[in-house]
Amino acid sequence: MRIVGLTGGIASGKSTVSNLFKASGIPVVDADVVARDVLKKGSGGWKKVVAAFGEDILLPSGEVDRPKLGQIVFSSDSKRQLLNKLMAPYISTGIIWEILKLWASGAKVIVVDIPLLFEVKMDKWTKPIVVVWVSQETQLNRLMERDGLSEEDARNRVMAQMPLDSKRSKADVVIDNNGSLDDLHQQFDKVLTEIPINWIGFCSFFFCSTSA
Ligand SMILES: CC(C)(COP(=O)(O)OP(=O)(O)OC[C@H]1O[C@@H](n2cnc3c(N)ncnc32)[C@H](O)[C@@H]1O)[C@@H](O)C(=O)NCCC(=O)NCCS
Ligand SMILES: Nc1ncnc2c1ncn2[C@@H]1O[C@H](COP(=O)(O)OP(=O)(O)OP(=O)(O)O)[C@@H](O)[C@H]1O
Repeated sequence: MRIVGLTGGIASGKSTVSNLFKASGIPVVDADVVARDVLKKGSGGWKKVVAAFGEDILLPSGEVDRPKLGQIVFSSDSKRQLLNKLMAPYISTGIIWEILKLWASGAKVIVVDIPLLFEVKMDKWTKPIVVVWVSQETQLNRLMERDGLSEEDARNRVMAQMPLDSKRSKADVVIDNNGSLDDLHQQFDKVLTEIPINWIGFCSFFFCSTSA
C-alpha cells in the first residue's frame, strides 16, 4: 500500500486538490476531519481540551466554539502548542484508524491530506509528498475571502505554520496553485499521470510489503 502525503499551508488549496484525488477514485483521509471528530463533545480529546482551556471555550450545546478556540490558539504560540500536544495522540490514532479501514477495504493507494504533515513529522510515513504551494499574497487573499478574516487574523494563522517555501523544498511533487482553477486541474492531471510511475519502488508507512 502506498500512502501519499498531501500538504501545504492554510488555504493553499489542499482540499481542492484532495477533491480531485477523490474524483479520480483515490481515497483521501482528511486530517482536519479527524481533528474535528476528536474534538466532539464528550470525546477523549474534548475532555482534555476543556480541562486545559476551561468551559469558556464551549457553546451552550457543550460543543467546542471552534472560532473562539481558533482566536485563542492562533494568537498565542504557547496556547497553540498546548492544544497541539493535547490533541496530537488522538489525531494520529484517528488517522491511522482511517488508513487501516481503507486498507482493509482493499485500497492500494491512499492520500492523507494533512496540513501539519512536516510539523508533526508524519512525512516519514508518506511517499511521495505532494505540496500545494501558493505565494503568501495569494494565500492571505484566499484565506481572508474564504473565512471572512481580517488581515491580522489571517497573518496569525499563516505564521502559525512552517513557511510554505520550506514545505515546497521538502516536496517530491509541487503543485503551484497561484493560477486559476483551470490551471490547477491541468497540473493535477499531469501529476496523476506522473505519480504512478514515481510510486513504483517507493515503500511507505508500515505496510510497505504490499505493492500497488
Ligand atoms: C483551532 C481549531 C479549533 C480551529 O477550528 P476551525 O474550524 O476554525 O479551523 P479548521 O480546523 O478547519 O482548520 C483550518 C486550518 O487551520 C490550520 N490549523 C489548524 N490547526 C492548526 C495548528 N494547531 N497549527 C497550525 N495550523 C493549524 C490548518 O491549515 C487547517 O487546515 C482547530 O483548527 C483545531 O482543533 N486545531 C488543532 C488540531 C490540529 O492540529 N489540526 C490540524 C490537523 S493535523
Ligand atoms: N486555483 C484557485 N483559484 C481560485 N480560488 C482557489 C483556487 N484554489 C483554491 N481556491 C479557493 O481558495 C480557498 C482555499 O482552498 P482550500 O479550502 O482548498 O485550501 P486548504 O489548503 O484545504 O485550506 P485549509 O488548510 O484551511 O483546510 C477556497 O475558498 C478555494 O475555493
